[in-house]
Amino acid sequence: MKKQRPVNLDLRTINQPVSAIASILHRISGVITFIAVGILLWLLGMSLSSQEGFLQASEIMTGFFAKFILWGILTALAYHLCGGIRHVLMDFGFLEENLATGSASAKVAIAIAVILSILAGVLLW
Ligand code: HEM
Repeated sequence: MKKQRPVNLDLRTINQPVSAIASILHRISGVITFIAVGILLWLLGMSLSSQEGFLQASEIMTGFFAKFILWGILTALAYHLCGGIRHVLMDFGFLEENLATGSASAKVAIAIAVILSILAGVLLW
């Protein structure tokens, strides 16, 4: 066996196809959504604890940093939902499993998520 085989494990130098980027984003957005569940439940618990708790939760959510975090959560959720629906459509055979359809559906999922993210920003600010 050749000792010096062409091996390239440096992901930064590999030109990733859009479907690979969509897949990585789906995993990242899933992890962010998972962490977000904890943050949102904590906030919900505080807001339901008492009148003071509700005012405290409202006060927290008026800050720019808190709104930015919430915007990030909504963006991750929007992408995870779009990517998830793409996966479900592929799994049920509604989308062909070839390179052209995979690339096109990945672009559509990313584009819809970007639009939803902008809408979330408009809603928050
Ligand atoms: C609280 C809400 C959710 C959380 C925390 C969550 C989290 C995750 C995580 C961590 C993964 C694993 C990603 C990976 O290993 O690559 C995943 C996969 C997946 N999620 Fe979600 N998810 C949520 C909601 C949803 C929703 C609403 C959909 C509906 C469209 C969805 C569809 C999927 C699909 C289809 C996969 C599998 C993707 C694959 O096969 O690579 N998820 N989710």
